[in-house]
Amino acid sequence: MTNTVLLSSSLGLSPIKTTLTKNCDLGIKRSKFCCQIKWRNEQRNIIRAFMAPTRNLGHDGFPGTEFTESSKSGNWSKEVKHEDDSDVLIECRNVYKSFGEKHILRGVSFKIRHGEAVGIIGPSGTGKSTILKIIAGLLAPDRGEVYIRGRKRLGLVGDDEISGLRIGLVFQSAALFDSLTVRENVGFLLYENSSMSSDQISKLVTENLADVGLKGVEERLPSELSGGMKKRVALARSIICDITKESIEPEFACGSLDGPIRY
Ligand SMILES: Nc1ncnc2c1ncn2[C@@H]1O[C@H](COP(=O)(O)OP(=O)(O)OP(=O)(O)O)[C@@H](O)[C@H]1O
Repeated sequence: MTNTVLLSSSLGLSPIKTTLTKNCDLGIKRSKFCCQIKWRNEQRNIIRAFMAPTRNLGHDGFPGTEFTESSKSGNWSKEVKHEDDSDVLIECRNVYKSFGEKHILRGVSFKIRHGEAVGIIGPSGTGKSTILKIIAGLLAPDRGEVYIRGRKRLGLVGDDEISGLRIGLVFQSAALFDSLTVRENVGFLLYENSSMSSDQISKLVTENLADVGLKGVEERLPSELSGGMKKRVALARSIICDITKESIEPEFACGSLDGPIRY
């Protein structure tokens, strides 16, 4: 089961609906102040959003993104006051990241709780993917910390090693292996690192593809798919661990095959 959903999206010229459905291939509806994600027949509101300022990071002198929290009135759920932090899955605490002279993130702090669907929203280049990569352990922050279920993340280590929480990423570019079929792409982790039979993996691959709305494409190569289909395949690959966690060798279970995101 998907516990928490974290999405990143550019705002601006493209409406959220377009950007998110293109990037994530989740069924997303947007009304004036409300985003919804339909995921495995479960309808969820994006209940909180972290907004980056509407300035272009590529310009010199940009001071870096802090991601202020937006909880607009209207259909956005009001922020609930939490009595304790026992349900916090992910916490970014005062995270800084620069690439050379470019200061991308400047003191980003937020908490994501169990069951939440959270959007990270901002113009292109403001560091949305960067913070997601830091959360997933693909990048190290220059300063600050990321905590997964209360335990500090120290670089790229297996999810099981720090928390047992699996983090799946779907990159914007899908990042499929061009020479492998859809079946081999989706089942990659299992073919390489599990004790499951080919038939079992094949069945799981078909089920996961059906979950993202794809049928009968198992033997196709990525070059034979549309852009949206590639994203769905990447999503299927990132969620296959959901139902197979007992079958994967722990040292290979970091799960981040690919960037928006599902936790
Ligand atoms: N590895 C890197 N080396 C140098 N610069 C980088 C690197 N990764 C990201 N950047 C720069 O950091 C800035 C933020 O990039 P990031 O991908 O996080 O933006 P984003 O908000 O996700 O953008 P988009 O909405 O266009 O995907 C950009 O200016 C980008 O060029």
